[in-house]
Amino acid sequence: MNEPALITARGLRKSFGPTEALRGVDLDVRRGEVLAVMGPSGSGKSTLLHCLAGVLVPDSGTVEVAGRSVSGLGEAARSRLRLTEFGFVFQFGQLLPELTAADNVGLPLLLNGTPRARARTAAGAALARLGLQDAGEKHPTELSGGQAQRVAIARALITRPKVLFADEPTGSLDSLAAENVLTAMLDLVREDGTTVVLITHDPRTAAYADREVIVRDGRIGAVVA
Ligand SMILES: Nc1ncnc2c1ncn2[C@@H]1O[C@H](COP(=O)(O)OP(=O)(O)OP(=O)(O)O)[C@@H](O)[C@H]1O
Repeated sequence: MNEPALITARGLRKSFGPTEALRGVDLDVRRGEVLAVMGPSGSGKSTLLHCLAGVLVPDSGTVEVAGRSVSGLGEAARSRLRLTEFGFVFQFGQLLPELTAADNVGLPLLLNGTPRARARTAAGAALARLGLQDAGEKHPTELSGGQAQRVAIARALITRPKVLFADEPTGSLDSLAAENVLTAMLDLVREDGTTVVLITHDPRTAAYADREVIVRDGRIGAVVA
């Protein structure tokens, strides 16, 4: 018998004013799967990711993660869920410039109530897993683009989230740096068994995923196994 999906979305619809960003999306994401979400600009990829991750509430339809409703929760409970169960990586501007790399990485643990010393030790270990053991005391402006994305990945994974939501995580990097950062990220998530929803425009990035879905006009247009 098939294992139930970790993420189950049914009938998702979301409009912004007159714009129908999602027009009835059904999607299952299996536990431990790396799913690439592709599709043209404006097709609804980020809106889908935000609905799956409890950042946005769909106008109708449901999202469940591990059998628990996400779409039915209030703002405070969704915020808590995002902090404890999910990790996020975006294309740009996600590190706090006034904090060192190590403090950026340890921040989710501090917000979870972890004591400062333990958060610092964990941040050092998380940076080391991404080959950044010497960068902990640097500030974001002192890091290359690829290093900054690795720091963001370390921060997203430090809570050992069930799901990593990544929106064009290597979209700001040149192709060599992008490939290095992507493979480093995927090595870690595969080691930890983390489920990944990865938005990308780049077919070479999508080729690293276990499966691809294509979003067109707010619907899932094609599934490539
Ligand atoms: N907060 C918002 N307010 C108004 N319109 C929005 C908002 N967010 C998204 N949209 C609109 O919804 C549609 C889908 O946007 P979305 O960002 O989900 O697409 P996308 O596929 O992720 O695009 P891109 O690849 O360019 O990031 C677009 O027409 C967009 O302009």
